[in-house]
Order: sequence, then C-alpha cells, then structure tokens
Amino acid sequence: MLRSNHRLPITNLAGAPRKAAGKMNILAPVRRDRVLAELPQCLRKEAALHMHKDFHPRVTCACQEHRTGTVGRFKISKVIVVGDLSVGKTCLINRFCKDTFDKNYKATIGVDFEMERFEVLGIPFSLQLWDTAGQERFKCIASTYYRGAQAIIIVFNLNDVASLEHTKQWLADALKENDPSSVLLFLVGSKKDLSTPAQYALMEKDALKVAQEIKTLQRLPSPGALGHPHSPRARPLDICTDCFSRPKSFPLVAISPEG
Ligand SMILES: Nc1nc2c(ncn2[C@@H]2O[C@H](COP(=O)(O)OP(=O)(O)OP(=O)(O)O)[C@@H](O)[C@H]2O)c(=O)[nH]1
Repeated sequence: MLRSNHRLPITNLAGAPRKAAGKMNILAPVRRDRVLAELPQCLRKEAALHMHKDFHPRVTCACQEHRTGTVGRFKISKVIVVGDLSVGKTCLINRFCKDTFDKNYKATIGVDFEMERFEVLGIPFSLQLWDTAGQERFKCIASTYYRGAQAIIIVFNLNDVASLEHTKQWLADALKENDPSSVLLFLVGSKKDLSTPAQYALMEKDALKVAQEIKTLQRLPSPGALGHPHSPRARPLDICTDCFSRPKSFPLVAISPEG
C-alpha cells in the first residue's frame, strides 16, 4: 500500500525546503520538551556527540546576533534516514516527531520530510528529518535528497539479519553525496519488541561487528574508500528502538563500539 499523505518537498539545490514565495514566516513556539536547558548526560563517554558542556562563545554570540553565516549552517541540521524497506524508518521518525505509531505498512515513495524545532542552551535549532524510501524502485529518487546531511541514521530490523548486512551499502550510497569527515553516523536497530532476549543478544553482537567495520572503513586512508583518514566526528553508535511500545522519545541504548 502506498502512503496516502506522502508529499515531496520543494527543495533548493542544497536540499533544504524552500519557503513559499510571499508568505510570512511565522513560527509556532518551540514545544516544551524540545527546550534543552542543558545537554543530556550520555550513557557512555564514547557515545557522547558533545564533548563540551556549552557552545563556543563565538557560536552563541553569532546565533544571538543572527549572524549564523559565520558559523556555517549551525542552526539547521539535516538528518537522512536510510535502510531497507519496511525496517521502520517512518515509524521511528513519527514516534520522535508526533509520538504516534501506525501498525499498517505504507511504503514511502521517494522521500518524506519532517522539521523539528528545538531550543538548545538558549539557541534556536531546527532538525530536518528526511525519511527516504527503502524500496529499490524509489531509491534513485530518494538518493537525490542525500546531499548536505549532517547526520545519517542507518536503520535495520533487529529480526532480519539481511537488513543489517545491507546497512553497509546504504551507508556507502549516502556517503557518496556527503563529506564522510564531518557527517555523524548512527546505526539503529528497530523492532526490538518483536525479538526474544536470545535473538536480540545475537543480533546485538552482529550489529557491533558491523558498527566496527563501518568505523574501520572510515579510517582507511585510500582515496575512494568509504571514509576519511581523519574523521573525528564520524562515530557509529548502535541504538535499539522499539517504536511500538515505547511511549515517548527515542529509547536509546547506546552500545558504542569504541573502547
Ligand atoms: N512491532 C513493531 N513494528 C514496527 C516497529 N517499527 C515499525 N514497525 C512496523 O513495520 C512496518 C514498516 O514500518 P515503516 O516505518 O513504514 O518502514 P519503512 O522503513 O519506513 O519502510 P519504507 O517506507 O518502505 O522504506 C509497519 O507495519 C510498522 O507498523 C516497531 O518498533 N515494532
């Protein structure tokens, strides 16, 4: 069945949604649970994406004075979500953005898009979440939206080992359009509620191996290799999700392959 409410966003060359001409840009207030007064504690030091407790004063100052051109695209981050068909990419995004879960499968055609606004340490911040199609026949449409991502979330089904194997190809395709030296990677296992503890334990081991392979590939110095020799920000984390029964937010179990 095809997603009935599917929409393709109008985009500019950088892949960001374009504002409708002549319309005033009036934004609703940021939701309370999207206001982060302090950066959250990480489960493990190696799994932390932030190394400092605060922003660099230059960033804070530029954002407050609306001069974010000087600090790059700090105030908007593009996240692309890739992975095999039916692994649960849309459900993951819907749980995060709308706190909803739909048990009926409706394939994404091409791409779908959500925007989440945050306030992080007093600085407004927007997250663009690009939900891409896992079906082969829509892959070429979806891949045109890969460019300019700050983070890539590669999803696999914890009950389908083939979907884990395919994550390497999904990542390789996504990295063709992005800078491997600066993009953040997340390896996400979905449908945890459907696996038994024994199945889950096996899959967790395999997922850790894949995460480690991804990381090793990133460090390869040869040109044309998956990654970049110096990629301090690129660090795959494993996150296991269960969109079905967890009521709110991304349930995170970070099992970083570092250390
Ligand atoms: N039990 C359970 N079912 C899930 C979970 N996540 C997704 N599903 C189901 O899996 C099916 C596919 O989910 P989608 O989110 O549409 O999958 P997708 O990866 O976006 O699929 P494509 O759009 O084809 O790429 C749906 O029937 C969902 O209800 C989960 O955590 N638990």
